[in-house]
Amino acid sequence: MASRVTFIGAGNMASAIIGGMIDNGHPATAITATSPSDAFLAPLHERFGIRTNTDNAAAVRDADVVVLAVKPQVMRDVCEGLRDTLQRQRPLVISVAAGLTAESLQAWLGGGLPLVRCMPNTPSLVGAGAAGLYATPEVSAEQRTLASELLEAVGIVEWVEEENLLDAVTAVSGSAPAYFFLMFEAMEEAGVKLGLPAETARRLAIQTALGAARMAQQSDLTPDRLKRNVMSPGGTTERAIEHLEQAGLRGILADAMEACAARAREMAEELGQR
Ligand SMILES: NC(=O)C1=CN([C@@H]2O[C@H](COP(=O)(O)OP(=O)(O)OC[C@H]3O[C@@H](n4cnc5c(N)ncnc54)[C@H](O)[C@@H]3O)[C@@H](O)[C@H]2O)C=CC1
Ligand SMILES: O=C(O)[C@@H]1CCC=N1
Repeated sequence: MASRVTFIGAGNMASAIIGGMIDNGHPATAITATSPSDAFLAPLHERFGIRTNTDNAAAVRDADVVVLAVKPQVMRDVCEGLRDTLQRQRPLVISVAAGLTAESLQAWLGGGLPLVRCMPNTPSLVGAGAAGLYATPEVSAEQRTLASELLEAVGIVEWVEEENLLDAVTAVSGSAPAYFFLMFEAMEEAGVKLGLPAETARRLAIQTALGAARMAQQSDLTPDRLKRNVMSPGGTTERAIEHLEQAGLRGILADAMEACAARAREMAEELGQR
């Protein structure tokens, strides 16, 4: 029987994972999502046919897995509201919140629960997610497998054995879809400046990113080799790449990713156990 999964929070990240799970064959009746307002829940029920509930504690009562998918700022209240039910029920708890440490989450939940911290990303919606997972010592081998299966239904999974590496995962994949969306915007704008209709530039840029990602995934060649295969000596690509390197693209990305990870650490301190 499919595991019963309850999502606390029905926003961008929860709906991306739910959409991916449904596409992958997880029965809609085994998925519940909660939110204080029906405004978030009605579209999810209509789109996916899942169960919905505005009462968090009632929604976790028969769950095998509870995914905490609310904003970090409201996580403490949500956990404290679920504490008694979860301590009785003892399902596998998966938090997808950026920053918040297992120590804080366990303190708010009453301690000792099997808890996985997960950093997913929104391409889970189309089955192309990338998630980093960290298990606390309370998580059994079976529950680790259950967490892997749940996230593998919507993309790839990488386990990290040190919790603080999840901040690096946030920089490399959790936040990273937004870096690529920014690239699409910028390439479309530049394509328009070069004379293309906006729609044409957008479609070409997005398809090219998809093609490059698929090639990099399927090829034995390194990204550097694949890049060089596009660069004819004295040609157009060489000129563009020289420009990107001289303008410091690598350093800009490294700084942005360091800022991303630093913000995750900062959020853990701002919002953590008090
Ligand atoms: N959006 C993204 O790309 C990613 C988000 N995350 C994490 O996912 C979590 C959720 O982020 P988003 O989905 O983007 O936020 P969102 O704002 O789209 O969704 C949050 C949801 O929580 C609900 N909510 C608020 N208070 C609640 C309560 N007391 N009980 C139940 N539900 C409540 C809201 O109604 C909403 O449905 C955050 O902790 C974030 O760090 C992690 C990876 C990627
Ligand atoms: O921006 C954020 O804080 C969340 C976490 C990773 C992606 N979105």
